Amino acid sequence: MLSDLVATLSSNPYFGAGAGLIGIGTALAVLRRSSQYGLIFFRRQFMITLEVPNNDISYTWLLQWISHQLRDSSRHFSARTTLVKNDEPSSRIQASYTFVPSVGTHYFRYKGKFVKVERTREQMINSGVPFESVQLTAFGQDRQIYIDMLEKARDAALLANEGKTLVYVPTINEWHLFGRPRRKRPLNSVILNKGVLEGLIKDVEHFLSNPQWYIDRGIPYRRGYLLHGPPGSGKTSAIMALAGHFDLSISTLNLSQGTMTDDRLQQLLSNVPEESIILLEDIDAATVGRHYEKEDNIRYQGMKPLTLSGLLNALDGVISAEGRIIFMTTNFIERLDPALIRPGRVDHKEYIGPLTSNQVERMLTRFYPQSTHNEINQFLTQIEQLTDNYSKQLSAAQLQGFFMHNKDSIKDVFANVNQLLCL
Ligand SMILES: Nc1ncnc2c1ncn2[C@@H]1O[C@H](COP(=O)(O)OP(=O)(O)OP(=O)(O)O)[C@@H](O)[C@H]1O
Repeated sequence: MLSDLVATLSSNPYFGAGAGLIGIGTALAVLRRSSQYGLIFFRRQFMITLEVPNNDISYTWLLQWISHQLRDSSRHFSARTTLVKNDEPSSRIQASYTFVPSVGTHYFRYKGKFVKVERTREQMINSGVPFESVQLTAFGQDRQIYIDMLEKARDAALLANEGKTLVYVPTINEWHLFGRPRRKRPLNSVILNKGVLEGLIKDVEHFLSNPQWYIDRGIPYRRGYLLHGPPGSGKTSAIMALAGHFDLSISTLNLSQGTMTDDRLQQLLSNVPEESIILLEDIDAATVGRHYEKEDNIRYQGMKPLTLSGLLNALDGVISAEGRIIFMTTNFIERLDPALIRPGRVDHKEYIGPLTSNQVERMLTRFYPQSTHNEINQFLTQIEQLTDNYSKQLSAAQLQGFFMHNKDSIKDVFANVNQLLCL
């Protein structure tokens, strides 16, 4: 019965052709599938891959190192432009360019092996910040090749950053390098009241060189500083100079901006880059005068903005083996909750106030090294009269601005001194 049916169908020319086509199609599909499995098997057995996402601290270093490896073999790069201004008041903003491998596939040879580089980028729907990663693939099974590359990339970055301060800023829940590394701010370029900067240096030095003291007493190895005082008095500048002096980077968060929530702050403070000072600017804005408004619902995507208890929890969670230094700044210490600045959270408070005559003198001689004794005295008298007449105080930022307007000659300083408090 069945053999009759088979004989009938096979003698039918239409059916025979169809079966042939189906057979070829099936064979091709099997071949394709098995070659895919074969490729996967081959990659798993004989190749080793490494993916580095852009939220990893080595991502930038690695990209730069790869672009160096590709300099002769690839012609497809992306440009990274950064505007750089060093801390000298008179310096101009300059653009600086670096080339990194473009999105796509590249190849280079490393220690006799071919390495495939695949750089990808995906647009994140919520944040607007693209997610990027770079994947390296090489023959072999020894992961040492990647450890080697990462270390080379880090060493090259450290060498390039010698004498510079790195500044990290957050994007969503991760930290990213902000602009190009800046030239270290020299300590003597920050002119504070006598002994203030020296006291801070001594305190940080003592903290960094005595981890055992904290371990022996079971105290979290961290130290909190609060610099408070009017705008433009040098709080941020002092912290930049300290970071440069101790060879630390700065991870900075402005709590008065953006969309900070308890969870986000907790997450950010728990993954601050190593050997970095945490700088929380305008700490008073974190919790003061916050009214939860309708539009906040959209801005914070349904999450509650930062609360005082969220801030305290996040600060208490900041622990690190090599010691964490947290600097907070505010123009309004009176607005801070006592819990925020109690010892353990803030161990060292410093008032950075308006200019004293000693500071004015040091700033004048820094800008006009040729100024005579008489000129210095004359200027100090004029400043005293001006501030008395207008019942105003003078900030270092104001004086710096005034000197920059009159940088060619000290004669201009005396001619225009009445404009000083207008700046
Ligand atoms: N004491 C100072 N010595 C030298 N330069 C200073 C001093 N204070 C301010 N400046 C200059 O003024 C500008 C602003 O200073 P800075 O940002 O450090 O002030 P701040 O106290 O942190 O201000 P704010 O409270 O508004 O954040 C910088 O260009 C800095 O170089």
